[in-house]
Amino acid sequence: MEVVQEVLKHGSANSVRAAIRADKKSYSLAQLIAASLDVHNILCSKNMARNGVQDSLEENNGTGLLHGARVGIVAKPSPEFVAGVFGTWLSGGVAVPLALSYPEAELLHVANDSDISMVLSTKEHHEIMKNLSIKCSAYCSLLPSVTSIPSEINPQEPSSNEVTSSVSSLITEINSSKKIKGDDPALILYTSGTTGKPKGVVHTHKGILSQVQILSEAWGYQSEDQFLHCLPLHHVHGLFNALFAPLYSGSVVEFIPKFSVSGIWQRWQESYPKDASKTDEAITVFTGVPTMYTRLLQGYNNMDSDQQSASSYAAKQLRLMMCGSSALPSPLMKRWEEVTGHRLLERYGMTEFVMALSNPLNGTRKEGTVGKPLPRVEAKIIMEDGTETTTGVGELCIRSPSLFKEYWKRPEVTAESFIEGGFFKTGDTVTLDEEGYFIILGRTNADIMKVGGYKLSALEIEAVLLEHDTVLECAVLGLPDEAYGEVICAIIVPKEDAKKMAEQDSKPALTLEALTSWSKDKLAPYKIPTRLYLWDSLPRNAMGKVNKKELKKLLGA
Ligand SMILES: Nc1ncnc2c1ncn2[C@@H]1O[C@H](COP(=O)(O)OP(=O)(O)OP(=O)(O)O)[C@@H](O)[C@H]1O
Repeated sequence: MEVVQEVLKHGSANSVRAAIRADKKSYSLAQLIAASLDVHNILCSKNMARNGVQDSLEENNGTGLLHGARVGIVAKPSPEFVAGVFGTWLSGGVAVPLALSYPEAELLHVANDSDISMVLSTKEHHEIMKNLSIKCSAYCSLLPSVTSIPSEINPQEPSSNEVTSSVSSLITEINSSKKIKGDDPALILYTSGTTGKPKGVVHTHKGILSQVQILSEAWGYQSEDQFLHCLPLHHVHGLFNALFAPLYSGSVVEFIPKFSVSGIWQRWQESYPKDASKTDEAITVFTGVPTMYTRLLQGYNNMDSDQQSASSYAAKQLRLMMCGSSALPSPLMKRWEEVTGHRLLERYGMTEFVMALSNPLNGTRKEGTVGKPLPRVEAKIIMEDGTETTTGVGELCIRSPSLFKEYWKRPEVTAESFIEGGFFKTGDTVTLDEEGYFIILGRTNADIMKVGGYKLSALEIEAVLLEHDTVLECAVLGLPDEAYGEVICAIIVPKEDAKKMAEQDSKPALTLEALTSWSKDKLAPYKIPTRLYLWDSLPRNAMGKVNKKELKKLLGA
């Protein structure tokens, strides 16, 4: 709620300025707020309660609030999506962003698991969502379109002052009646399911506010910033780092419909033409996952030298470039810095607490690390025997004002996920370097391999293999073995030129023998992969992550 309130404040101060850009149109904060009010009216209308099939909506009882009813939101990254979330919050509902990429079975799992009462969707998804709503006994409505900033003022439209004051009085009324409390659920996000069936992670209004404040403070988000946004909105990276926190800080968010290598380079070049001018709509911040930076570099390699120099020049002008969601390989970080001058700011986060550790905005950004705890976040490492360590290896545990409230309808799992003092067990194995920077060794149950008595980090081995000239991408995992417990298997995607050369010579791009001999002075003998697969690509989810549990099943079979 406070995020909406803050957006409202920025909106009142500067109602005509764009807050969001999408599909070559601009949307002001006032327009966003007006659309949120429309969503609120849809959700809380009596008509809606009468037509609605769910108790929670009927319990509305004329209070104008949904009392925590779950509202599924289905829209591509757009102002309509934002208005859907804000309108749900203004109505006392809990927003559940639904992934556009999910197959129906997974959508149904999320919709049923979260007991969705209502689905709000844009036109392009409405037919599918109507069918889904019937199956999960929910009501379905269209998200109202948000009007864009017109070239001329339309007298029919309510003035921005009228709209902001309507929302302002609604918020004052809600606040004074204490109908929505900070501890109330506001958002349910589903985990990607790389470690089990997707679970609903419940975030509260208070937790969301804390997180956006932490990020704005740590990374210096400001109203002059303009974010280029190309991430999905059902994960914390796209939702908090690149949308809620920027809007809270009064920044502009420009959505590009789909990640496109040429689109991104072009957008940076348009922002900063080489004649040293800068457009009003110049992008200043970019945040992405490692695979995006890999692809952007591939695109860069394919440019002619003029294009390369224009691209490098433009990228250098941005204020900040960040990376996370999975490990950023050192060669990628180094090459990106050579090309753009940006030392990527790597940070670590998770659905359950959003962001917790980060390399600094000002200060040394150390490769292979995810930095230190963000403001007001506490982190400790707990070893297998339950004791804390500052020098050894163990499970990362996090306490933060942005910690989730619970796993939806899973009280036992929630209880098991915390240790004394309210620290959340991340399931990630970590250690500290000599300066207290955290190093992520990987998911304990997917990236930590047990090979002949050694516990090995797949991420550490991947980082080394990525230095090989032939290797474009790789995933290392442990496969069951009678003698050793597990053996190290590397799946490697060779670089295009290496593949072409190998095809010409009718040879594989890389052999296990060649990899072993190359690895000898880089890895201890027990860390060298003993199985090798050459693939054309790695299967990745919407956040660019490889599901190693699935890969193990596939290769084990
Ligand atoms: N900078 C980073 N370096 C290495 N790993 C990271 C980094 N940032 C995030 N991660 C990984 O991503 C995980 C959090 O992602 P998310 O919450 O989407 O969970 P998931 O593992 O993908 O899915 P699930 O919770 O369903 O298993 C972290 O626990 C960590 O393993």
